Amino acid sequence: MRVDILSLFPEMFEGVLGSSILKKAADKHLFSYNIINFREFTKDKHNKVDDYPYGGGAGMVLKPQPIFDAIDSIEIKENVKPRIILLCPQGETLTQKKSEELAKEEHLIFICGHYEGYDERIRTELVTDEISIGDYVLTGGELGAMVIMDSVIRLLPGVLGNDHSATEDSFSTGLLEHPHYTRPAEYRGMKVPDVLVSGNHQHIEQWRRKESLKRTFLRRPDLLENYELSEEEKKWIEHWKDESSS
Ligand SMILES: C[S@@+](CC[C@H](N)C(=O)[O-])C[C@H]1O[C@@H](n2cnc3c(N)ncnc32)[C@H](O)[C@@H]1O
Repeated sequence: MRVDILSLFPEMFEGVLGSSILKKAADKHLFSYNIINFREFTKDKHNKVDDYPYGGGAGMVLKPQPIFDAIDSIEIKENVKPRIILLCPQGETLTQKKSEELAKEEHLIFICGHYEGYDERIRTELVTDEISIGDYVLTGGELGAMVIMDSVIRLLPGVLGNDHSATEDSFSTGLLEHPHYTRPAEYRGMKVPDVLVSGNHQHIEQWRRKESLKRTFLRRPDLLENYELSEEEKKWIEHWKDESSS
């Protein structure tokens, strides 16, 4: 996968892309990235990327020209149609499903906004996706681009290695993941559930499935609306409902 990022603050990406799994993935050429400071595409002597909003009002608006020209400068492989993603609190909220969809693409381009927002023509003419990372307002799109990149790149083949399967993570299965424990088997009087040290893999699997469902029922019941429950799972849920109402 190739990723281009349009940002006025390229240095913000150094820590995230230069550390841990994303750095290893880039070093192994599992993806490549290029950060474009779209201020370099301004045409006036003050290198202005923003201007006052027509009609008046507070805040400055990002001008279309530097962003359109920066996008035009990106080399695009034949037969590849990049996804051009505008970071925007008004966009669709990022989900694991969206990250899985983007992980199948060959080329992603992120546009990171600042100030009051963008000239509307950027939104209507240039982008294929508008994504928000949650119902709150940030000062700029960089953190959002990093969040999306992290969630997408960890899904690329070879990035997480064999000892971790992203398909078992929360949301990928439609549920939250079950609890985890590691050594020691007892810590400050708190014991690891017996089943996990029993060596019985069938029982462990069933315990994990049940805990995953219970955790989802208690913390994120909204996820169960789109989840097909087996008859056994329906009974468990009824039992937890009775438990919580008594
Ligand atoms: C201060 S915000 C502009 C908010 C805009 N005036 C509005 O009310 O929708 C500046 C930039 O930060 C980024 N941003 C802010 N909140 C975001 C969010 N929740 N998700 C993704 N990007 C966000 C966007 O790139 C946005 O253009």
